[in-house]
Amino acid sequence: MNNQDLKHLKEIFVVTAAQMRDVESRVFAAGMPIPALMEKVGRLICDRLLSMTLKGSRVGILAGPGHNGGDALVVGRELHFRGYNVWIYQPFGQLKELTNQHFHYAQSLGIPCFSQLAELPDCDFLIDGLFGFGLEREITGNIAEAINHLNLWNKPIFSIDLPSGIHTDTGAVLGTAICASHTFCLGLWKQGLLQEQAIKYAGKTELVDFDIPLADIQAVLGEVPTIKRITQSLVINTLPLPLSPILHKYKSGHLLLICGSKRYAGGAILTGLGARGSGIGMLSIAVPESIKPLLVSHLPEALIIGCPETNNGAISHLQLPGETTLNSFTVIACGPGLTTEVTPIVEQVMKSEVPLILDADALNILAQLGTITSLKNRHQPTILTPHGGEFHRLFPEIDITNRVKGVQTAASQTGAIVLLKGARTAIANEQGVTWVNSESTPALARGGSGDVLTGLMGGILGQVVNRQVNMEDVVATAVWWHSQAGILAAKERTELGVDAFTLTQYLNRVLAQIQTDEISKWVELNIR
Ligand SMILES: NC(=O)C1=CN([C@@H]2O[C@H](COP(=O)(O)OP(=O)(O)OC[C@H]3O[C@@H](n4cnc5c(N)ncnc54)[C@H](O)[C@@H]3O)[C@@H](O)[C@H]2O)[C@H](O)CC1
Ligand SMILES: [K+]
Repeated sequence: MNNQDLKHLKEIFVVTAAQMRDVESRVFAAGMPIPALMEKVGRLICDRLLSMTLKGSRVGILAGPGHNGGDALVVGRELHFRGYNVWIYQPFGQLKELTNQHFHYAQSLGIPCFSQLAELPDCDFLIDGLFGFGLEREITGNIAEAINHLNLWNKPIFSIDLPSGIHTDTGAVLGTAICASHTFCLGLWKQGLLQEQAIKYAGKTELVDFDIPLADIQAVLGEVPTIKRITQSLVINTLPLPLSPILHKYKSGHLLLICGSKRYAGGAILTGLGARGSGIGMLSIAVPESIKPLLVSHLPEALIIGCPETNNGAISHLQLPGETTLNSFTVIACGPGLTTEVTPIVEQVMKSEVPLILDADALNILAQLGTITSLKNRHQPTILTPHGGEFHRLFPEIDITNRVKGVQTAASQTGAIVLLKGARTAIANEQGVTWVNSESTPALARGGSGDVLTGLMGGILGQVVNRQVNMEDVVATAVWWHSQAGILAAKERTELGVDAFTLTQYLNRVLAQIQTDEISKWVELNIR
């Protein structure tokens, strides 16, 4: 594996504090000296800082008692040698030995050190090395006060490894926490940084790779890690590209969407447009008869199936054309805009023998039915895509403070692939294998964006279902594609310019943006 591939692979792994300690112990046991590693990490951070356009030359180093503090002191020393005005705030009576050595050396160089925050001069930016993955209890007393005070300074704060105060595994705030503008996560992604509660503290996050051997990572996390961060390199082989040169439209999947009502016609259009963005070969959309003309005008390429409707304009029962049955389709996605009147339809699709995505109202109906564990009886995969509220209705007893644990529990109870939508969408399968999406945008927190995801996911699934792919990888691919479209649209149009319809127009642009070398890699891997 070349260096670039190894770097990409490392972006996928996610660790807890205990796992990071195990990985680190292996590296040290193999002979890497601890001081050498600290020096290396400190210099990598320093180089990264120097590569950024930093405003001002007055730097405050916040040094804690452990090795996170040691890292910060190395960064401070290096910035001092590069002409920055460095000041150190170090309020602890006792330091770990190595950290203590760096502290004394910094003092010997004439770098001013202060134990009281009030003495620390005004700085242009701060380096936070108070606590890393060794934080084990709530921060209290003068340290908590100092953190609260520093947060009010409104200066850029660069946190080393984690924002001090954030729990490495759960992302919870232990007492109080630094509000970083940027976090340099060291070596491997810490689970806490991928939890929603940490987002507003971590700022922009990036991984600083310090060359941990892959064998040590895999010895602790396994060859295929249980928790994976969704990255482009993880999903690239699941995208429906390249198309086979001898493709026939019926070989490219036939997706059935069951969605919409007179009241929520827009949901059906957006789901259809999401599916269109996936490039699916054949698309059928079952809607109430009265909104069929509307759907035809938006999606002329789709086969719109007008169904008998209730007095309120919801589908009363499915009326598929000719000999067609639910099992004639490659995939079914059911839910957006249906209303909660369509209980028999949800019961019917659950009995189908094809992969099934249940979203929105289909989830609410499932919650009302109280038969969620019956999903285990399905012979084909089921994917549930709730947001927080729908998740709570489906699984009232599962706590999602730790969202990773929450989806894992839900998936193991139902046998379904559960996708919990949010700023850090988490996906788990029955075996507990979990994906977290860490690149997203608040621009997607907008009505209709979920409908687009459902259509897109159905469309991808329809095309790749016959390939040797894991269903869960397909779900992760849809989430990645959807959020990348949101990011791209927000970049060009601001976060306010990403309505759900606009989002559908950016789906294809995400693919077009992927580097040419990646495309040639697909070709290599996908010629079949
Ligand atoms: N992972 C690696 O390979 C590398 C890690 N480095 C850095 O080291 C830290 C982890 O260092 P460690 O010394 O284990 O922990 P911390 O620096 O986070 O601090 C532990 C220190 O703090 C005390 N403590 C814990 N909680 C509290 C509290 N609430 N209040 C006061 N004091 C507290 C605890 O007793 C310890 O003394 C990692 O994050 C990296 O930044 C490397 O340098 C490079 C390799
Ligand atoms: K820190």
